[in-house]
Amino acid sequence: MSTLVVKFGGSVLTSEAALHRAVSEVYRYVRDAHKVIAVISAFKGETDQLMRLAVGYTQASASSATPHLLATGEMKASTLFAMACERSGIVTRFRSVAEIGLTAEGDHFNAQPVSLKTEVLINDLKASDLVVVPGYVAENAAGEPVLLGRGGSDLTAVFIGKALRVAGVEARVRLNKDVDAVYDIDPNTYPDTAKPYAALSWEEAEKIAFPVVQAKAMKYAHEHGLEVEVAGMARGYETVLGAKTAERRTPGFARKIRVAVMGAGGVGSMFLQRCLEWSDLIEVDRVLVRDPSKRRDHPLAGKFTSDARNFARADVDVFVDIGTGVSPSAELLEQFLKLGVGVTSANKQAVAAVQGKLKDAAKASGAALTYSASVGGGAPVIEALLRAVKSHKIKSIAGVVNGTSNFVIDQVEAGKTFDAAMDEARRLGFAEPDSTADLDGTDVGAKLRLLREIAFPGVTPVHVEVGAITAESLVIPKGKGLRYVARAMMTSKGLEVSMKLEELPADHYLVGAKGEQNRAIIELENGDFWYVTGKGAGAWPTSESLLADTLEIARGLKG
Ligand SMILES: NC(=O)C1=CN([C@@H]2O[C@H](COP(=O)(O)OP(=O)(O)OC[C@H]3O[C@@H](n4cnc5c(N)ncnc54)[C@H](O)[C@@H]3O)[C@@H](O)[C@H]2O)C=CC1
Ligand SMILES: N[C@@H](CC=O)C(=O)O
Repeated sequence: MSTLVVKFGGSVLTSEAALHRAVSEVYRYVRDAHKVIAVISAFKGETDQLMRLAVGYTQASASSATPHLLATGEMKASTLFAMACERSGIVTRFRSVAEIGLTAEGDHFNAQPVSLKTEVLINDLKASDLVVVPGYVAENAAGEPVLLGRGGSDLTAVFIGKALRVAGVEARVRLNKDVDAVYDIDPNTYPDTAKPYAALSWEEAEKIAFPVVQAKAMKYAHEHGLEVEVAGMARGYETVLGAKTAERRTPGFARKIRVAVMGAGGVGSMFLQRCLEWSDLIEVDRVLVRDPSKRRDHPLAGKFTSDARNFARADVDVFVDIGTGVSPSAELLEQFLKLGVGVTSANKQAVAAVQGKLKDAAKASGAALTYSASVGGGAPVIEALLRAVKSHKIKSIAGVVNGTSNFVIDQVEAGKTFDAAMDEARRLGFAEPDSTADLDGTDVGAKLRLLREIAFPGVTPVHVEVGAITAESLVIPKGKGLRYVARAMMTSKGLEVSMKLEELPADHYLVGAKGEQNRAIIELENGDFWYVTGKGAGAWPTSESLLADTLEIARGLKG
């Protein structure tokens, strides 16, 4: 599995909203099956502010406390970043520099990294998809914090990347910047004339890229023959600093994408908020709601409409369906696809009801049909399955794919009443508008139809078993785990499908899905198993998934 060491520095961490954007960037790598180490620098301006504060106290004389104070900028941003990633459902491990044994020698303010316990990171990535570490800071032999020079988070990332490669890990280093590439001249000052590079040799980079990448980091990469990517957020291209000599490329993804959104409920409101955070790349053109008069104080109030009949028009790039029930979502999805507009949907009932028609419409127009959030919320179940069917035959798929019921099972096990647990799931925004759908197989049934159609296209099941969850059924056997499991398995009789409560060994992978988490096991005919995990319900993970689909359609990666 490929590992990405991704660095986010102050140039992109300009605010808490920008921190969420960095989460989305990591989310897209994780759903593409990369393991990620995120190196996080302080929020923009924070290190300067801390320095000014220190100078005010020390009157410019040296203090052994100053590196400790400066290190708090990275500690704050990196810990918050780890929490934000967990909130979006990414299985995350935070590590301090002491825990990863990142040591450095030399000046307390301009030290050179010398060693790292790569085994800690490698082990963490077996259990987690993401490890978050603070950049810029290391420890010296005496255990004191030392700093790697201004812009030193670049060096942290490059050093970790090189150490992982030495340990045999296939690692890439990607430095995320507020520019989308290295240009011949500053694109912020000369937007019309600056030309981006696709590649630069290390020697050229040391002359051209130094305002973007820390000089020490570039020198270190050059000395150790390590390629470094410089990229902007959400972009599908980069400048590679490495062995290749200067190579220009045409800029891409310059135009803002326009989206039409249906639904501004729990998930829809969060998605709209996320679009506002991405306002440099995404413009919300219109939002279909039941009653626009209820939304007068929303920042996008002028864009709300209840006119479903004139909603499908070809003047947008993506239609984002976050509505409920089959109609009018199903009709709108088909209309937009026929018009050549890419779509993404969280509405599993609508997509499952008309998936054949939607596929035909997408095929005819060439527009992208995506619905990652419809199954697993933020857990990339659909992505994994689509990857699997590209090169394998599927034997079975089994999963916990309803967050509400899984949350309720765990709450009941912890001593809550069934009704109190359901109320809590509704309050947290996990449940369907009619929450019986989360308990009687309606929600899971639609999700399983979508998964089946990818794993076993066109195959009609020979047997379908549907069980419901009731207060009485939640008797959790001692030493075992209880999970509502969706299964589709190709047997000698044909395709057998079930969705019901199952008693499983306590250490079973599906029992490890906690609370609103979703998990899936994809069994290949060659005997291999693929595992997927993430948060199956909630506005944060679900809107993360919708955003990832939207940006992928915009990048032309789907369609
Ligand atoms: N809540 C979650 O964690 C997840 C939800 N989903 C799916 O996302 C969709 C939205 O879920 P929530 O935001 O939780 O539900 P919600 O009930 O909070 O929001 C649904 C919104 O759609 C609007 N809507 C429904 N029919 C409409 C129509 N004809 N015209 C205009 N607006 C209409 C409703 O007024 C409401 O604002 C559902 O299909 C759900 O199954 C998918 C994954 C996770
Ligand atoms: N109600 C659903 C929401 C996601 O699809 C669930 O709880 O899983």
